[in-house]
Amino acid sequence: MADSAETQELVYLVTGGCGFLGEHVVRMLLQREPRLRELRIFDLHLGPWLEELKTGPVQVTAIQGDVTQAHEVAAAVAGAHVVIHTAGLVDVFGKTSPETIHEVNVQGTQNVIEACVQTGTRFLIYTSSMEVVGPNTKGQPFYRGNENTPYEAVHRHPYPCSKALAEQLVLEANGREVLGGLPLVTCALRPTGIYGEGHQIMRDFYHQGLRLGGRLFRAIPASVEHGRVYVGNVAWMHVLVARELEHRAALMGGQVYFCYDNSPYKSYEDFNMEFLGPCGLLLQWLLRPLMLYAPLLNPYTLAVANTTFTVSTDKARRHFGYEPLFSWEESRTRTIRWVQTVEGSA
Ligand SMILES: NC(=O)C1=CN([C@@H]2O[C@H](COP(=O)(O)OP(=O)(O)OC[C@H]3O[C@@H](n4cnc5c(N)ncnc54)[C@H](O)[C@@H]3O)[C@@H](O)[C@H]2O)C=CC1
Ligand SMILES: CC(C)CCC[C@@H](C)[C@H]1CC[C@H]2[C@@H]3[C@H](O)CC4=CC(=O)CC[C@]4(C)[C@H]3CC[C@]12C
Repeated sequence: MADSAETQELVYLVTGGCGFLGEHVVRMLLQREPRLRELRIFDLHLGPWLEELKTGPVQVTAIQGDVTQAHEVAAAVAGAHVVIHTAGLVDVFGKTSPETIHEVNVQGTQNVIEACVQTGTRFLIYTSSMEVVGPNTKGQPFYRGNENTPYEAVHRHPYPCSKALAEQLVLEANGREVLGGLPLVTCALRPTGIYGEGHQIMRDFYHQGLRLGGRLFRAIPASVEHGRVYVGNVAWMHVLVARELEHRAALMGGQVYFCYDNSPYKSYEDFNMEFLGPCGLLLQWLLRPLMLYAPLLNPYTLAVANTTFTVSTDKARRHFGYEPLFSWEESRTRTIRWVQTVEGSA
């Protein structure tokens, strides 16, 4: 793959390339992967912003498709050197049926794996989630844990169940023979809660704060720490893994990596206030604040929100030289600037 390192020879496919994370991965690849010849972006819903990318030196191919349709996936994968599979249904609010979540997240991932095997694509990077580990149904804290920290991973909600099953499929596929006889090399990245430009829940909190006259109300104990990671650093980790997977196949193949950076350990709401505060919102106490957040709350989201889950690891640095591309200050500034551009800003 990398013999003629200076030439533009590689074809990458990003599934879910029009989502929150996917768009950042796409833009990061165009900026930071000089060997790219063609970038295929596969998504159920294509964004209009793709048009502006089509005028650059890399061939950008937008493919409207569904990961649950094996033939559509195989057609998109054929001829790609690397697949970055970020597509998924991120629904923890009960809007989608458990069957659909399973079909997209698990069967969709199986379709991607089979497409790699059938068409001869050797490198597959899967966007997993911290949710495959926890928080678990017992609400046990995971405090600054790493990839080897023992933890009882017990899931019941369709989203973490589907992410855990899909991750397992991806890791088990490592080493399978692909068309042409070479082995498939896979790995899984597990972001904690991602934030940054394009983050829908942050946008919703901001709008709610504006509607409430510039106030948000604390609903979760400030002592509960949430792992958060900036979207630009998550995208950068994907790009680095894709670049290093061939040369470090024996070390990285079949491995999982938490996505981390230097974002501070804080409670969910105090962390959000790092961005919403400078945009004019105040966080206040209220006697019964949960009423205000009813659409976001169910037994699962309440349990996640009320359980400490933070990571502290250097596995990605040791295995493939990852260092966050964006400092905390830069991640914060970029996110604040984005919130300020959100419609309805004060
Ligand atoms: N947002 C977060 O905090 C975290 C997200 N993740 C994972 O990162 C990945 C990306 O998540 P986000 O960008 O936040 O979500 P998102 O919803 O913004 O992006 C997902 C993309 O997948 C596409 N998609 C959904 N169903 C599809 C289908 N059947 N066929 C083709 N494309 C389909 C959507 O159209 C969307 O563009 C997901 O796999 C998610 O599980 C992991 C950890 C944290
Ligand atoms: C003030 C309210 C009561 C706060 C409710 C917040 C919750 C909706 C969110 C708190 C933690 C979030 C989850 C966490 O960031 C980990 C996640 C990882 C993923 O892979 C998908 C999203 C999520 C489950 C995320 C969802 C929203 C929260 C539960």
